[in-house]
Amino acid sequence: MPPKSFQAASPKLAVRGVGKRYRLNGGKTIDAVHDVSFDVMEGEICALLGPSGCGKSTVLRMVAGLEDPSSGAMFLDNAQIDGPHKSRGMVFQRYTSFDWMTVQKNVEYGMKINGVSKADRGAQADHFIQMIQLSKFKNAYPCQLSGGMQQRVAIARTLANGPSILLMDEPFGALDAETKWQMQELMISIVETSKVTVLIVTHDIEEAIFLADRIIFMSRHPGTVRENMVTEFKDGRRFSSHEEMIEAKGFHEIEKKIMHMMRDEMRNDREEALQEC
Ligand SMILES: Nc1ncnc2c1ncn2[C@@H]1O[C@H](COP(=O)(O)OP(=O)(O)OP(=O)(O)O)[C@@H](O)[C@H]1O
Repeated sequence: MPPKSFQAASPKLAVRGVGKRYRLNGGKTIDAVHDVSFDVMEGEICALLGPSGCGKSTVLRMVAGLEDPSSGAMFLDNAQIDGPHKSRGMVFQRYTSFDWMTVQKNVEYGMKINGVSKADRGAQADHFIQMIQLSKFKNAYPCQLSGGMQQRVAIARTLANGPSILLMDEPFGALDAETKWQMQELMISIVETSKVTVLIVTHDIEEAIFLADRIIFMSRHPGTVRENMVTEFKDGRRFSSHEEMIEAKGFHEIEKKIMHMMRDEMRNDREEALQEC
């Protein structure tokens, strides 16, 4: 958990009144998100959670600078976000490593492009490969690794570029349940070691509660912030295992609260669909 002194400071990421309107074929428009505002503090893990189509990925893509907001603005370290930049590292659901490069070369790649010397990038890569617990596989190619291991390489590659914030779009969505737990637990240890700030998109309630210090729950049509929740039941710590979280006082209450909000959103959706019929 980030130290309390950081929490009072200005936010690492500030999202202010952001909206996104897409233009569809035939001139129609769709408001994907509307008036989204939230802060992420330095060292925090913040989860964007909500039903399918509420605009989580749209918000993340705008923070990444891959899309421009139609209204509002976003600031990282007080500087307005305007297009992609290496200060914002992105990890996607599908594995994005280069198949023709070893794990080591994959992790070194961004540093090489940025002109880091061979010796320095070797040492840095070793550090990050150790962090993702793949030292034994540093000379392997991605196709020789499991899905979870490939995703770990993607995380190391991104962190090796020294981002100010790590953006993750359902990074564990394609993994089986057991690997997903392992990855989430490893993610906690990576954040504790690297101190990186994280904004992660998920629709998995348990994942959001396990990983996040702050959960931004979004509602649909158009997507907006329904609730900004600090996971207070964690009492200033992060859990190292799911079992530890499930046994913690307050876990079931927050889980139930979020489940109700999810059901509520789904009900609203069904009612809207019926009205349209
Ligand atoms: N490029 C686009 N053009 C038109 N509409 C889009 C585009 N991208 C997203 N949308 C629409 O914006 C809304 C939000 O989409 P988005 O993918 O951000 O939601 P999400 O919450 O991440 O969904 P999921 O959990 O299913 O991935 C949806 O209605 C979607 O159809």
